[in-house]
Amino acid sequence: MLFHVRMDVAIPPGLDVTDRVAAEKARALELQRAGVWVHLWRIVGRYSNFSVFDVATNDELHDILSTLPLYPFMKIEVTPLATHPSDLAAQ
Ligand SMILES: O=C(O)C[C@H]1C=CC(=O)O1
Repeated sequence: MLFHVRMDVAIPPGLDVTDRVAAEKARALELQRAGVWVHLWRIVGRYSNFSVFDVATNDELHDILSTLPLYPFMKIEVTPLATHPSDLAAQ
């Protein structure tokens, strides 16, 4: 199942999150290598990203997102994706 996910990060001013950001990057790379985090794009001008996750269940996605190191500082919006009948890949 594919999910479009928007993550907006807001770090409280003055908080040192250097280690957390490094841990987040390591986890993001791990999930990409595993084929779970299939797209990761920066939203221009924001500390935000658009991502696509490929997971088996809603619960799996929730577990992944809620254990990201930066999760306590994120606002997350999830949109489930379905196949579009006019998608070339679906012909
Ligand atoms: O930078 C972000 O958008 C937040 C988060 C997502 C991947 C990562 O390395 O950090």
